[in-house]
Formats: sequence, C-alpha cells, structure tokens
Amino acid sequence: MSGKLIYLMGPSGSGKDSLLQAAAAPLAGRGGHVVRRVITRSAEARGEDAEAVTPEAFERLERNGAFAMSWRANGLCYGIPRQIDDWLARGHVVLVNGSRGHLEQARRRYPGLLAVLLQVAPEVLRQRLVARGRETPAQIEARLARNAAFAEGLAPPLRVLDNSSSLETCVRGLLALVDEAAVSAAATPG
Ligand SMILES: Nc1ncnc2c1ncn2[C@@H]1O[C@H](COP(=O)(O)OP(=O)(O)O)[C@@H](O)[C@H]1O
Ligand SMILES: O=P(O)(O)OC[C@H]1O[C@H](OP(=O)(O)OP(=O)(O)O)[C@H](O)[C@@H]1O
Repeated sequence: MSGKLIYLMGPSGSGKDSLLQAAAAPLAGRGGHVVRRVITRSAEARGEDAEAVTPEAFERLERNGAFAMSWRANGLCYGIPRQIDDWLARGHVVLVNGSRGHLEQARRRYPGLLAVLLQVAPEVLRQRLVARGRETPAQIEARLARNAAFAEGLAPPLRVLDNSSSLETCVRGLLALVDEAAVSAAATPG
C-alpha cells in the first residue's frame, strides 16, 4: 500500500513551520511523520528544526542521492530526505514543508500528492515576518516580493488552509485534511 504525501506550501511567514511543529505530535499519534529538512541555513537561526549543512555538504548529499526532492530559494538550498520514500511505501502519511516554486516537479515525482496552500491576510504577513526576527529587513522585503511571482495562483488541485487567526484552528484544519488523506490512501490500491 502506498501512503500519502502532504505538500504544504505558502508565503514565507504564513506559518508553515509553526503549523507542522504543532501538528507533529497528533500526527505521530496517527502513525504519520513531519519531515525534518536539510537546509543550508545556519544552525543558530531561530525557528525550524532543520539539519543545517554547508552548501558543499548539501551538493554532496544531493549528488549521492540523499534527497527525494531538493530546491533552491531565498538564497538557500533545501532537501527532503529519501527516507520519505520508505515511509510512503509503508503506507504512512508524510507532511513536508514544500516550495510553491517546486510544486510541479514534486507532482511529477509524486503524482498522488496532496497540495495544501497555507494563506494569511497580507497585512498580517509582514507583521509576522518582522516579529519572527529571523531575516534582515532586506531579506523580508525579498521574501514579500517573491510572493508576487505566485500571485497568478498555483495549478489545481489544491486545498487551502487559512492561518490568519489562531494556530490551534489551523492545526485542526490540517489534521482534518490528514484524516481525509489517510482514508483515501487506504482506499487506493498499490
Ligand atoms: N496563527 C498564528 N498566530 C500568530 N502568530 C503566528 C501564527 N502562526 C505562525 N505565527 C508566527 O508567525 C511567524 C512566522 O511563522 P513560521 O511558522 O515561521 O512561518 P513560515 O514557516 O511559513 O515562514 C512566527 O513568528 C510564528 O510564531
Ligand atoms: O517557493 P516558495 O513557496 O517561496 O518556497 C521557498 C522556500 O521558502 C520556504 O522555506 P523557508 O522555511 O526557508 O522560509 P520561510 O520559513 O520563511 O517560509 C519554503 O518552505 C521553501 O523551502
């Protein structure tokens, strides 16, 4: 039986990392996984619990086939470990913090993936990025500008989750999607 890949995307600051962290325990209780990414971001950077590597180490891992998916954005390299393929082969639900820019490639590799777009009211986005304090003002502007490239919208099918209000509400919405996806994975042979 194959599992279900849930590919979460959204603007920087929309709350992808917070949502995945908050959903990790209830997801584990359902036998699912939140993926720990490999990123060329410094280990001291606050926020996401990722494996921090140098650009050289990232390139080496990528060349050696360590990643199921990898992409570049925001001046960083991001990798999703190959381990997800084992989980999926065992029929598990797997959640990844994905990239809008990488969605079509991800769909080619995982045709059954569930694309979830996290959105937040535009006026809240800048406030959240500033409050997070991980990026410089120039990096925040660059991230907001990057969103304009996706203003046309992403190709369906896509589920949308709103994180403009409380994180708890959003976690409930995500877990409802996970439960739905798990049922559909169980019903799909192969
Ligand atoms: N529902 C929410 N309400 C208030 N603050 C939130 C909410 N969700 C996330 N945040 C805060 O917004 C900032 C950006 O969230 P983060 O999870 O880092 O976003 P992303 O991973 O999408 O860039 C963080 O400081 C986080 O604590
Ligand atoms: O193509 P995009 O949808 O713009 O995404 C580009 C990258 O930005 C986000 O990562 P990261 O965690 O570094 O950024 P964030 O925490 O600021 O969202 C996202 O998870 C992607 O890896």
